[in-house]
Amino acid sequence: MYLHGTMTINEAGHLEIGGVDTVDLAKKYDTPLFVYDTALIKERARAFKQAFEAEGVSYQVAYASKAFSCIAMYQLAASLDLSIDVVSGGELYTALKAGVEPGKIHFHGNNKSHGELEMAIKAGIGCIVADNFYELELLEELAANMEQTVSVLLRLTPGVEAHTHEFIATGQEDSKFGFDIASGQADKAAQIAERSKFIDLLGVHSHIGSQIFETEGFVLAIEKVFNQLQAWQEEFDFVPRVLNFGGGFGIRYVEGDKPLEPETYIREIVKETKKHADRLGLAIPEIWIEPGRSLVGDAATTLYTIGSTKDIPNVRRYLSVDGGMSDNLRPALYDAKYEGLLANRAHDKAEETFSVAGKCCESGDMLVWDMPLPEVQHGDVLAMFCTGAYGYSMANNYNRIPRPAVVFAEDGADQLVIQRESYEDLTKLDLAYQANVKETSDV
Ligand SMILES: Cc1ncc(COP(=O)(O)O)c(C=O)c1O
Ligand SMILES: N[C@@H](CCCC[NH3+])C(=O)O
Repeated sequence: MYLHGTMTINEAGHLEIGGVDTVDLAKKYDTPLFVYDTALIKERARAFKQAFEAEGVSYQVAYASKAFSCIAMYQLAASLDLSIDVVSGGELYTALKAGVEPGKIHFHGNNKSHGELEMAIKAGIGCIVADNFYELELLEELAANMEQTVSVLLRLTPGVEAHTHEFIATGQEDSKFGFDIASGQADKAAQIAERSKFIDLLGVHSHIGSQIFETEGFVLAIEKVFNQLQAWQEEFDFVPRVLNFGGGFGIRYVEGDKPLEPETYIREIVKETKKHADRLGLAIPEIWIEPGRSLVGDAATTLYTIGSTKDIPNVRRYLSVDGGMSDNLRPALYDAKYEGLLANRAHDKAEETFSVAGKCCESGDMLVWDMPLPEVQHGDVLAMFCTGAYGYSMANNYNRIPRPAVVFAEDGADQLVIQRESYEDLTKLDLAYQANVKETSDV
């Protein structure tokens, strides 16, 4: 049984998170419910920051907010002195609304629109991570019109294949993200940025993928980035002030997953950066990272109520929960694996195996194919672990299922940070059908 963070089992045999009984939470807020162990998020943020401090280098740890974005999460991240990485106007808007200092926001994305870039420049955000030539054109035009200088990192595609699911690997040459180093795109982008009066090229960015359990990929990417920097040093005396090596640090979802400690990733990244900077005679630039999953992934647990069950003799025992691919797309999208337990009978021995089905009208809506559990009853509360990253943030309204509520739990207290969507919310953007639309539009 993988109890982690502040999880314990209380005298009633109930799972507790942050000192709060999850069965009580399920009653109070209904299910499905995301419960975040905020003490664990704080511990992870501290571990990344302390690892940099131990190395004595300048750094920024930017929370990759695509992993879980909401006002309270941005406020929590800001209180931990994290910078924020956003990838859309919506994330940027939410971060600003949460009161994040604009200078601490970095803007990513492979197709930022004119409107999004304008919004970012107007807000005075800290840095735009330019991804492609069209974006450089837009930036140049916008910054010139607004007579403002924009700080930019160029996103480089280092040609490194991280050992992870192919849909979440991003550093390989054949990727929609970034300027490819091997084909000379990165070189051309640097020339454009250097020539521009309005672009202040701070440095470069690379991100090799997500859910990575080793440091080799980072080591290789750093080497490729520095080879590129060496060329720019020779061509136009370029001195990077910032190097951003992205996120991707893995977490344990299931037995057998073996993530490294934050300090191991950071020690290696700093060591390689120092080595190559020395080789080129450069001062060590500020090092930035962008963890998403490793800050929030194992901090959340989803509580579901078990409804119908179906036994097919000698084949499989299904149990259905009141959520599914509408609140966790990862099993359907990446064949992601999860563990869990019965929150209301956490001490009961897991002697049976169940297949946990979601409630969407889709055979592929299976959350876990083989979960060891005790004999289940309707109304039991199933706790599924490690759903904090890319769970709520990829939640959707397939089958018009309202998105769950989210609570933070710490020190025996819980707070609602995202309300459960209501049926009314689901229809609030809908407009009535007009039978006589032609007549109306002709007037
Ligand atoms: C550019 C960039 N930075 C950071 C992240 C965060 O990754 P993770 O959640 O794996 O740390 C991602 C997602 O893969 C990304 O694309
Ligand atoms: N959504 C993915 C990760 C994508 C990372 C963003 N580039 C996941 O759940 O694992």
